[in-house]
Amino acid sequence: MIKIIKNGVVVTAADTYRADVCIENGVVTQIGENLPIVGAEVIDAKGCYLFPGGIDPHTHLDMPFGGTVTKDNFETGTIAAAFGGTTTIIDFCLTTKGATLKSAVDTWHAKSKDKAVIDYGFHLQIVEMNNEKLAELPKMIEEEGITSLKVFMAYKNQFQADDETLFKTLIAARDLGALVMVHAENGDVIDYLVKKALEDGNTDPIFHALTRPPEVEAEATGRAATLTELAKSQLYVVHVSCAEAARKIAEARSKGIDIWGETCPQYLVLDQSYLEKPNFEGAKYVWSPPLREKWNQAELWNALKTGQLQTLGSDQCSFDFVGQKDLGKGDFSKIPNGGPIIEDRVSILYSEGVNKGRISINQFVDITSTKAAKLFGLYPKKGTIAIGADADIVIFDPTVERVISADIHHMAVDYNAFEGMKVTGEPVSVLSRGEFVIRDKQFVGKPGSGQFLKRAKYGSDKKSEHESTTLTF
Ligand SMILES: NC(=O)NCCC(=O)O
Ligand SMILES: [Zn+2]
Ligand SMILES: [Zn+2]
Repeated sequence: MIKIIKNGVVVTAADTYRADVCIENGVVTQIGENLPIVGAEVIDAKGCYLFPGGIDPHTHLDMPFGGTVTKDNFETGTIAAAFGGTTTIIDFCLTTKGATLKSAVDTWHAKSKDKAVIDYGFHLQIVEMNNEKLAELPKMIEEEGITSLKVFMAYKNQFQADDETLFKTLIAARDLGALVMVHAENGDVIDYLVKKALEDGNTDPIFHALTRPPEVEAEATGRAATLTELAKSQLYVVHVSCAEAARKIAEARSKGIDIWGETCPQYLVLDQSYLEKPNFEGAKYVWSPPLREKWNQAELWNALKTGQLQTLGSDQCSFDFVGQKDLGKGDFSKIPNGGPIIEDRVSILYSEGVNKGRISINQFVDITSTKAAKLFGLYPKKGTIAIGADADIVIFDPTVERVISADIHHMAVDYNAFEGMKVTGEPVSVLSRGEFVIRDKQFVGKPGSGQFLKRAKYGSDKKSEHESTTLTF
């Protein structure tokens, strides 16, 4: 059945214009004024924007971590994402030393099979880079379509990889066309500071932040950038939390290093004081890197505005307050790190960013969708509204006011880190490849309808842009 969305305002990373959008067989086939509606299902988007579906490049669904497993899985997590205007996620596939990369990928396929309601891809964690892993990598990238590799520089004795592994990964990625992602914090220094704090009897959640100061993030960010320069490779720094780290990225970019930075809603609107909430409530705000002093927020917003940071991930990694976060009562280092954000990522950026004049509406689309599509090999199928693109479309009412609350959210956890925050602007309906997942704020999707996305190699968006604009002679 042909669908035509009428009366909406199409917004892409480049343009804002009034047009009808016609969808056939899951893709956009026409965009224009007064498209003929004969035989089509007409969807009225009066008063609404049409955004390309959000792309969340950073989620952890059904992930074992910190002695427990994240509460949201590929079903609850993707339903919540869809309510929030996200139509694609890229989740982190964890690997272990000694086991094949393929076995890890198979595990993540099993977790997501028949569950996701929106499309999804995987990034592949690298914990060691030896001959076996090197031999397997081309297959992962070329056949499995997993074109981004993740290295943790922190979480000592758990996920942390050493610099040799990072460097070898950067070289392999350069040669194979993958993008290396880093969690940039100095895990060795953090390990020392954590042990020292606990020895001194400092066990409350606030010490999570105090034992991971901005310097350890900035140092690791700078180190990763330097190794990227040496390897002539490409790097994406996840969850940039503070001014010092953002400045390291800006500095590296000014030197011509191929480096990109992602921040997350929590770093833009919450601050370190939340970790001091009484009755162990501070545990709800334990992320790594931690929330920072409030002044950092203005610098992060400015970095988004000026393009020094380019994307917004949710870093969805949800744990119940009761029964999971409380594993760290009496020892902050045992609080599972992470929070529930997948649902509110897009609305928070719109409300705090566009409505407050910090970024333009086109920058908002770029940051929540287009740039991630380009960096992670999904563009132009995803990340824009254009003829031939997947009809992943969010019908967004910019006037609706909503108060974020665990009472009404769709994530599986028992709290919301943004509880009580007022946002203006909300997705009303969301289509994934032309089918409604959310219709008039009701879930109408189907678990299993989300497709696994084999992604193109790093840089393929630049090639296609180049090819289409080059005069051959
Ligand atoms: N960020 C966080 O605290 N939890 C998720 C795992 C990670 O991204 O480091
Ligand atoms: Zn991380
Ligand atoms: Zn993460």
